[in-house]
Amino acid sequence: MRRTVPWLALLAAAAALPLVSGDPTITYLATTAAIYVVVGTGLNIMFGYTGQVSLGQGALVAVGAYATGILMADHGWTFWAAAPVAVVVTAGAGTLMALPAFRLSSWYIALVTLGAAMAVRSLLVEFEGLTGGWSGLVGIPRPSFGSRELGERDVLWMVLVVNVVLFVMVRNIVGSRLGRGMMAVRDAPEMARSVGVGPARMKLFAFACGGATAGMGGALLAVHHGLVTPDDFTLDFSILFLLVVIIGGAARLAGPVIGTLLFFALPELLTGLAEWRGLIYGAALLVLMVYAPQGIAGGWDKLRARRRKGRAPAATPATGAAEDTAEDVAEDAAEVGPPRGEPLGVELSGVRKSFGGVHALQGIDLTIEPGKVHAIVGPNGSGKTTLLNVISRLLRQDAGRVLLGAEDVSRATAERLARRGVARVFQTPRLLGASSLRDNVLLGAYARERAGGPATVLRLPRARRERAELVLEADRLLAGHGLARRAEEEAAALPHGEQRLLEVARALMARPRLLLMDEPAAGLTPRELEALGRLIRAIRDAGTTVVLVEHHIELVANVADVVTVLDRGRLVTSGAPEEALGDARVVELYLGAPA
Ligand SMILES: Nc1ncnc2c1ncn2[C@@H]1O[C@H](COP(=O)(O)OP(=O)(O)OP(=O)(O)O)[C@@H](O)[C@H]1O
Repeated sequence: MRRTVPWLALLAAAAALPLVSGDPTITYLATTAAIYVVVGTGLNIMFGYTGQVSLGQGALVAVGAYATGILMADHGWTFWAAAPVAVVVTAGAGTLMALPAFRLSSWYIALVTLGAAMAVRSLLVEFEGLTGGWSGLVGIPRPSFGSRELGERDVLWMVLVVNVVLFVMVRNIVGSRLGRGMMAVRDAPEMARSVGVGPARMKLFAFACGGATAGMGGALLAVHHGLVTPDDFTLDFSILFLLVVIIGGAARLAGPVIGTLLFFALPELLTGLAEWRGLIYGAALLVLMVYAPQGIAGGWDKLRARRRKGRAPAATPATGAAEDTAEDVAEDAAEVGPPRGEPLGVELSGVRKSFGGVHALQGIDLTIEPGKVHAIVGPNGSGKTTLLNVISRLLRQDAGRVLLGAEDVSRATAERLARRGVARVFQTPRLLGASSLRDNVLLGAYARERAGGPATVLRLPRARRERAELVLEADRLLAGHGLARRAEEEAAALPHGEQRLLEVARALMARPRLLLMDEPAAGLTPRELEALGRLIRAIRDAGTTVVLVEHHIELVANVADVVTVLDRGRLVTSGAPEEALGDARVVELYLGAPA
């Protein structure tokens, strides 16, 4: 909130200017700008937070504007009845646009949405009977209360109220489980699935939000202008919103406000510079992308973070931090709370997986007992990560069966497994780089958070209570890893070793019944390694099954109850650590054939 106060003050000042000036041109421009902020805010959810590029936002605004215009001008509906219908219709159109997003990467989606924008404009011209063709729809009345029609300033007030409501809702969304889920889809889709986020549902939700807000913007634009024509919705108009979000700061709440003020309102006011506008904005965009790719709000946040760091007392020496970690980890891990249920075992039979001609798994039969630390070792490329991916359902096996507890999960999704209590630590940390450490840990609780969509969006007491409890738990976990003081810092700023610990904290936040760890020891200092060993044992003692893929044999020998050795996709041996690691075939694998 502290971050958004200055921007809210700026917005209030911008809103107050037309309200005190009394100049109708300024009121008109301010209303248009405030409507653009509504549309930009929706696009920020889609693009900024969920990573779905849309060049078709202007077309969705057109759908909202025409729906409102047709219902009001041709059918005599009131604005209060027409606008909600326009919002629903446009949210539906936005959702349709999302369908290709399930299969395509973001830049292809940009092309699809661009195509949609062109198609909508043609349809507006073609369906002349409904839309008025090139002449458009005229005579759209202003909204009225009873017999009193709203004036220009009233419409501005109305748009500002819509903005404030939207701002609060979006703030609630992005600070919640939903927001973290969106950012996970944007930054690391596999990790998102492993914590229980369904990328397809999340993209659909984002497109529906973007559609609904564009529909609202369209409805407001229709009554603000009093007429709509195809020329209002050119491709430039669609691109404008993307630029507004990028320039203002994608994934920053204030981004669309700043972007609109700079990209739309300022040049409208400085009419003397009209001829130079293209040049000035092209150059500004280039400079911004080079020096502040996170946009103005993002650049400002970075600057403040740097200044705060400069002012902060000298950081505790690394050894001090490590001591915190080593001392606290085991104890705090126990404090995290018990797993969500009984520990889960896994049974694999005849599991095969190939990538083209590479046979990564060649018929694996393996039982992982519940409540044990089961290590999987083997040379590079022996299929360890593939095995973890098959167990966690990030990969589907070509043949064979996977049982989780008593349940056959051979066809289940990773999201479903996360809901059953399976958590995952990746070989290279997959984090929300631009989010705080605390938010990264909170993401781990995604599959066990209970507050539903409405409670979250409106931040009802139930959602607030749940959040407060989870924040306490996340902070305890961060403290357990010696990261408490950095809870609010960006995850991307952490050194590699601490990023790994952060991933472990995120996985523990799920209170997993089965924890899959892929080389958690890589890149850790000896002290961190010691702490990790203690932590793994504490996790097992708390009642979680741990599957540990690891090259660090000393760690494996220290913590594992069972060791399985793989080589070239086949199981070499499986048993107690001293037995398995002492097996002549395993010694040969690691040390080479005896001379
Ligand atoms: N997505 C993929 N596409 C093509 N080949 C793959 C893919 N994933 C894994 N492989 C191949 O499958 C084999 C097993 O890889 P995997 O990552 O499971 O081994 P690993 O034992 O985890 O290795 P490391 O210890 O180096 O992480 C390797 O030959 C690898 O190149």
